[in-house]
Amino acid sequence: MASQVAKSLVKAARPNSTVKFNTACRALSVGAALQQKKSLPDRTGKNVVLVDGVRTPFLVSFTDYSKMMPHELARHSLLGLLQKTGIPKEVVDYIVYGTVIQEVKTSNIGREAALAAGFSDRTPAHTVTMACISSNQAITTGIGMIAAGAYDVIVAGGVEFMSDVPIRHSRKMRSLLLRLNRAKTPAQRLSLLASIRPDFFAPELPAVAEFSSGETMGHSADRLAAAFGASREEQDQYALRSHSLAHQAQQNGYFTDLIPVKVEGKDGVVDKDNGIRVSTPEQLAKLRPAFIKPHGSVTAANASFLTDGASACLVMSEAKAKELGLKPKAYLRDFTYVAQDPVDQLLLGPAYGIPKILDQAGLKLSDIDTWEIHEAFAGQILANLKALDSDWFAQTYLGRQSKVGSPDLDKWNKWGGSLSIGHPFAATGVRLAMHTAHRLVREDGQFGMISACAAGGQGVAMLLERHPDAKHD
Ligand SMILES: CC(=O)SCCNC(=O)CCNC(=O)[C@H](O)C(C)(C)COP(=O)(O)OP(=O)(O)OC[C@H]1O[C@@H](n2cnc3c(N)ncnc32)[C@H](O)[C@@H]1OP(=O)(O)O
Repeated sequence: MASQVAKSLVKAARPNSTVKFNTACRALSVGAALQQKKSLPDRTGKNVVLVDGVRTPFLVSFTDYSKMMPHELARHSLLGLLQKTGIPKEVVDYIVYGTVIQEVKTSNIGREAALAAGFSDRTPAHTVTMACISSNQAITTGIGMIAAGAYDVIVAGGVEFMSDVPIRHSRKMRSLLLRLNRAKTPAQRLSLLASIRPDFFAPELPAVAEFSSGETMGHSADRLAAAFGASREEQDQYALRSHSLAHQAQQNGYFTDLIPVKVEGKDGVVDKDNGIRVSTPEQLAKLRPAFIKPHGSVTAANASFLTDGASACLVMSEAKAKELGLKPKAYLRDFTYVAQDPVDQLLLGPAYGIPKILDQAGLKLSDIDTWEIHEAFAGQILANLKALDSDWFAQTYLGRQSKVGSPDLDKWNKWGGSLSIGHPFAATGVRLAMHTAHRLVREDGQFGMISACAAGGQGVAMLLERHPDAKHD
């Protein structure tokens, strides 16, 4: 079955679907001001708005944040948000926060971060997890709470901290230690200790892997790229595009969602993402495959890297924003989640989510002014683009008569993406939302599309609409 699907995907990728990236690094100037389209209807009865959002700089794991704890990083994002928006803590009704790899001591990290940031102990907070779309889930949970009339003001965010992840004892050792804890006599303890064997000491190292298939994300991305005929050269070109655009955006000062972080024991503050690295095609071509050796095409440079970072945003009803004198950046108009085969289509969330949300909102590809699509791997992005541009894929998997087509790449991840900026799993969703909102202002656009794939074979698509009060930071 699996190989049948893979064969089908190869077929889907063939006809006229080679994606050209040679225009990738064109000047960022936008043409004439976009014509205003009809506004999207409010689905919630509350006109939910994204007031603003922040993120800590995204750092390559094991660099400057490595001695911190994840809730401390999350705390910075909450404090940064309060400072940027100027709202008092008491105005926040509820905090929803995402994380993927949990620090066991702070499993409800939203609550721990809120307490550490000095929020009242009367402000409830919970933690959500949905792999790489966890902070999208935090935002949409907030939208649901506002729509239900339960709360007016929500903080949504996410944190990921790959510099320190739980490493477990082996199952045998865990079982022994738990039984040791319950032993009632010295003799029972001695007998348990005597049963220890060398293999008990082998630790269970964590892997960024899919539970149902046992495959790492990188391995799966490599298979997906092969199935869709995305060549190594195309992947490297896409990665270079991502790093080049992120570098330009960084130089131009567009990352106004960044808040500085003071790290104990370090001089100065961390105020920049540190994974952006513009290389050359020749250097990229030299790298060895990182996952499927020796013939795979995913390398360290065309994969997103392990990242530490946190983000937070302020979501509320438009009426509440007006009451508080805030100028929102965007309306959170629509969203959808999708789920598909976690083995052969693990990272195809956007190929499912984008057509679905366009149909749901009655929009066409050409209505979208900014695309912010999570880049897990260059090969995964190319596979999604090829799937979107395939009639066969649309008919076989989406139940549509025809493809939605190929998005305008001049509007696609123009400030780089997760490949270059970094991907702290649960913090990325808010980064996508803020880059969308900020790009809509800078590029004079109206509708922004966000989409991301996630472990578990799931995905999200969200539509933002620029708010009339939105201004440059
Ligand atoms: C839904 C989802 O989002 S799924 C995605 C989830 N995320 C993941 O699965 C994370 C995937 N990434 C990873 O696991 C890791 O980053 C890996 C395995 C790909 C690479 O890890 P490492 O081997 O530790 O990477 P490292 O930084 O050492 O780079 C390896 C080499 O590539 C080189 N390199 C890395 N990036 C670049 C670049 N942009 N340009 C040129 N060279 C580069 C490094 O310099 C290094 O070279 P060296 O060996 O000569 O020193």
